[in-house]
Amino acid sequence: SAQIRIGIAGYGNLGRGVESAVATNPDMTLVGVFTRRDPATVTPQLPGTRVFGWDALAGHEDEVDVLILCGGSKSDLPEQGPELAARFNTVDSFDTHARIPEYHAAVDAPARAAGRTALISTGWDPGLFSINRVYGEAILPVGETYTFWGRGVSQGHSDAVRRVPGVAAAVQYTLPSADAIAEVRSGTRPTLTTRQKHVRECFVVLAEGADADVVRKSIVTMPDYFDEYDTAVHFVDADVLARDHAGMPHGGFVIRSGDTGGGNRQVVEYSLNLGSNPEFTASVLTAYARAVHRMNAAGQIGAQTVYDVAPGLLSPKSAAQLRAELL
Ligand SMILES: NC(=O)C1=CN([C@@H]2O[C@H](COP(=O)(O)OP(=O)(O)OC[C@H]3O[C@@H](n4cnc5c(N)ncnc54)[C@H](OP(=O)(O)O)[C@@H]3O)[C@@H](O)[C@H]2O)C=CC1
Ligand SMILES: N[C@@H](C[C@H]1CC(C(=O)O)=NO1)C(=O)O
Repeated sequence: SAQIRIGIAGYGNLGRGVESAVATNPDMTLVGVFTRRDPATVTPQLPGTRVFGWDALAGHEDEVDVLILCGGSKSDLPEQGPELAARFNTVDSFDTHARIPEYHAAVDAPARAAGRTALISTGWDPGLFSINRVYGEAILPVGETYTFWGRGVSQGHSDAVRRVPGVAAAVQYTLPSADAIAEVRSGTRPTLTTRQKHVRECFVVLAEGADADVVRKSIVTMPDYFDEYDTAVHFVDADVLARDHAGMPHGGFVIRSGDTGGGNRQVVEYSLNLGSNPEFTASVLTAYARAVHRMNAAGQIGAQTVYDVAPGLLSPKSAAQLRAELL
């Protein structure tokens, strides 16, 4: 069957990850990257990748089967998601958890009106971790669910810090509490507050003339990102950030600890160990682009979440092949 034609909207860590992920999927082809910057200043990582300006999106509606939105959740996607869902089938990784219901509604109306399919908030959290939380709670209704991340680089939090006035560059690490993890693993099913589970650590390069105290306060009080955590902010020079904080490893796990009807303790765990958070997330987005292409052809339009996607739709294998693998 014809290849799935992919577009990339926004060319940062995630956009570069999708560029390489599409190349590893033989049923897909990359139409190009669309950036808000001057395309002449943006060098693609793969030879042959075409780079267009944002305005070129208009006119590509019939060239792109699925547009993968790689903008930042803090301030790009709230604007780009609804705008682009009116014109393309889209996939995004919107991860400002507290605002997902509002974002779903904002994307659903334009997508539905245009007969398009918009899969929001996929990746790993939200995304694969969300799916495993639902599996755990549905299968073990009597129990507790715990999610831990890191130690690693949160791209959403790093993007959010980069948007703070006075910040020239930044990286945010998430560190899980070893004590909290030990308690959960001991099976005591503790009640833990957000603050008890993780701390956050930022490395920030100040912009010329910026006030460090003002920047630090903007970060640590930021709603939906930092205000519920203990957060450390370290100011470093640009060369130190580039030397010591260029990697983007991450990972974590979801645990469901519960009791079945006969009183037996059951523990379900799903974990990730990521050498590159953006490349992994991009691989998830790309697999979901295959599902969105199929869902739209089947008339499943409007905003969708990972809970609405049958797992088989992610696979390049036919339903018959998948059935054969079940045996
Ligand atoms: N659900 C999940 O599990 C996950 C979700 N995410 C989400 O992905 C989002 C994007 O992450 P990430 O790709 O790391 O963000 P980046 O900061 O790398 O990119 C965000 C946007 O910034 C612009 N940009 C990138 N590089 C530059 C540059 N050098 N100069 C100017 N502008 C630039 C790009 O837009 P343009 O090309 O138009 O200029 C890009 O789309 C995060 O905000 C997070 O919310 C990430 C990981 C996991
Ligand atoms: N959305 C996260 C993916 C995971 C990582 C995370 C965190 O460290 O707070 N929360 O969810 C990201 O942008 O990296």
